[in-house]
Formats: sequence, C-alpha cells, structure tokens
Amino acid sequence: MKFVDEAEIRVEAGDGGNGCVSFRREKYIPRGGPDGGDGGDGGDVWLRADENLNTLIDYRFERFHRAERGQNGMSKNCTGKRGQDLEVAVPIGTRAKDVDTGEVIGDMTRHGERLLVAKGGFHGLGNTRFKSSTNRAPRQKTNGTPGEIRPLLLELMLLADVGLLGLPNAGKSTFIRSVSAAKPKVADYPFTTLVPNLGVVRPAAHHSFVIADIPGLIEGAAEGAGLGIQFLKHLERCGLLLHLVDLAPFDQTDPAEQAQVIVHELEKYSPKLAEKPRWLVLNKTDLLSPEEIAEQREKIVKALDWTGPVYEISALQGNARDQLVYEIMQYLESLPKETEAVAEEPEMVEFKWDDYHDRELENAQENDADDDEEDDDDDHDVEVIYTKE
Ligand SMILES: Nc1nc2c(ncn2[C@@H]2O[C@H](COP(=O)(O)OP(=O)(O)OP(=O)(O)O)[C@@H](O)[C@H]2O)c(=O)[nH]1
Ligand SMILES: [Mg+2]
Repeated sequence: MKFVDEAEIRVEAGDGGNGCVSFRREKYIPRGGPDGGDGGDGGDVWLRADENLNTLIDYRFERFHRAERGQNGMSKNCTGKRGQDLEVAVPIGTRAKDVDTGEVIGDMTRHGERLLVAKGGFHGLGNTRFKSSTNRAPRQKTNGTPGEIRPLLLELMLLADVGLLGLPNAGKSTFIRSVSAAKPKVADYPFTTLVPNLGVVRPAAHHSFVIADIPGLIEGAAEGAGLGIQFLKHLERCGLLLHLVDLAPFDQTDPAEQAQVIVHELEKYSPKLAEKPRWLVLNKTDLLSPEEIAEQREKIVKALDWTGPVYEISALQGNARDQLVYEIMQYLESLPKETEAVAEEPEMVEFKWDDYHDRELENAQENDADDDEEDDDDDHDVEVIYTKE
C-alpha cells in the first residue's frame, strides 16, 4: 500500500434547516394561530481515529466531505430532522490543521477518538416562535445558518518511541531489520528507503517499543535536497532519537563531518527536535579495527562537542546491538508516563451562532413594537392607510 502522510481535504458541515411560516387552517377554527415549526440543525463533521488505517492515501482521491443538511421546519409545528453527522476515519497519529489559519485543530492519538472539525449550521425558527401578545400572526421566520466549511490539512505523524536519524546508507534500515520484525529494503546505495517504516522491538517478555526508520538526510535537506526533511516530522513524537553514523562510508567521506551535517540539518528543521534526547550510535564496527574505532569515535565526539551517550555497534552482525536495545527499553520505561493531557472532551470548534436565535427573537420583538399595525393587519382586519406627509 502506498504510504501517504499528507492530504488536503475540505469538510463541509450541513446547513441548518429553515424555519417555516404556516398558520393553522382547520374547519371551524378561523384564524388559527401560527404553527410553522423550526428547522433541524445541520450535521457536524468529525474526524475519527481508526487503528486499522495507516495511510492517508484515500483522501488524495476523495477530497470533499459533506455532512447532511438539516430538514426545513414544517407546518403543524413539525420540527425538521437534524442532519446526519459525517465521520471521516483517519489513521492514529493524524494531525488536523486549518489550511487558512494554520491553526492545529487537534491530534488524533487514540483509537476511537473523535474530533469536531466543522460544526453544523443552527436551525432556523418557525413563525410560532415569533408569536407574542402584540403579534399573534407573525410572518417572520429565520433561515438556518450555514454549516462551517473548512479546508483541512491532514498530516500523519507516526507514533514511534524511537526515531532513527542518519545519512543515507548509515544502516538505519539494517538496524530496524535486525531488532524488529520489520523488513524494509536494505541496499548499498543511498535513498533505499523512500517512506518511513515502523518496527516493534521486544527486548523482553511484555516489554516493547516502536522504532521508526525514515529516509536518510543529506546536506541541504532543509532546502529540499535529497528527499528533503519532510519525514522529520515523524520524529516529533519520539521519546528518543538515535543518530546513526556510518564509521566506514564507502565514498571515503569523513564520518565526523558527516555527523555534523545531520546535526545542522536537524537544527535548521526544528530547534525543538534538535533538543530531544539523542544518542550517538556509531555503526559498522565490524569493518574497522578497535583502534580505528576509538580514533573515529574521538574525532566524532570532538566535532559534535558531544557529551551524551555513545554506542558502537554493528547493525549487520549484531555486535553490541542487544545491549543498546536493552538500554533503550530501560530509558523509555524511566520516562514519566505521558499524562493524558489530551483533552478527554473533543476540542470544540468555535461556534459563531450561539446567540443567533436570541438575537433574532429580540429583533423581532423590537420590530413588533415598531410595526404593530403592519403585522397585525390581516389578523384584525384593520386597514392600514399610509399617508404621505
Ligand atoms: N559491514 C556492515 N555493513 C552494514 C552495516 N549496517 C548496514 N550495512 C550496509 O550498509 C548499506 C546500507 O544499509 P541500509 O540499512 O540500507 O542504510 P539506510 O541508512 O537505511 O540507507 P537509506 O535507506 O538509503 O537512507 C547496506 O549495504 C548494508 O548491508 C554494518 O553494521 N556492517
Ligand atoms: Mg533505509
């Protein structure tokens, strides 16, 4: 299945149904009062997180998502039916942004979580509502308000505990293959990996974490070189980054310089990401002698001014790999459990129509006071004569 991690869609909530103007007309009941019902509210559009999805590809082809309109009010005080809500299923890890304002509407992090993204229009009022002591045959009604329309950017961010960073060919995919059941392609040319891969690592019974392998970065990635930095966003939710450095690059480049490139690109992309806990993992130790490894290690640590943890492994042969995996597990388990700060209640979209009905009714009453005669004319059979002054 093709992996697509961005899609722009347009969500349209249903309009509110209009109120109805109607009067009771029955035999032997002359001049029955108003009986026009209210309209129904328009349906809302929600996003719903679904663990069975893992790509946004469907939304590349299906861009318009519309909830049902509220039904209009009817005579005999019948209220129109509420429009049906629309649920748009998205993979877990999807973030919804308003394209116009850039505002993040919410993140979908748990299966079944729902997020309101477009609020349906409010119903209009039927003429019954406008009945008052001074106006017993109101002809006013209000129309339903339009449902919200929003262009949305859906961004899928993988939910991984550990993210792998490194130049192409550093051995990221080899590493994830050897520690998890994921089987991304491995080859001795750059940009073998074109889309992120996730693997579940189980260092011990009942202990596991998720690791994400993303395409390699190169110098100038922040400006779009190579595959660019579009995949770095998948690392934003990781608790730990592993920076893999190839100790024996086939093109004889200097590992220390190459390591600096990654750190620069990371800082350019996001200072926040650059500050995330990061471990340095020197890979391909099987190709060097212990002295060469020590020498390289010293150069890299100096070049990066590195004070954090350093590991030396061979992703291919497994040297020291299990120790690293075990320490990752211990580290992740020592992190404070993410408090479920994510709002239990779905985040509400600002609703512009809250006082809409009150306003309309108030206006109507004011108008009643002004043009009593006009409204009452067919009720009382009073002929109104307009005189010119
Ligand atoms: N000798 C040796 N070779 C390794 C080791 N790890 C990876 N390689 C080789 O290095 C090459 C690149 O490995 P990949 O895992 O595809 O590298 P990558 O970082 O995923 O590269 P991209 O997907 O292109 O970004 C392959 O030929 C691997 O066999 C290692 O520990 N020792
Ligand atoms: Mg790869």
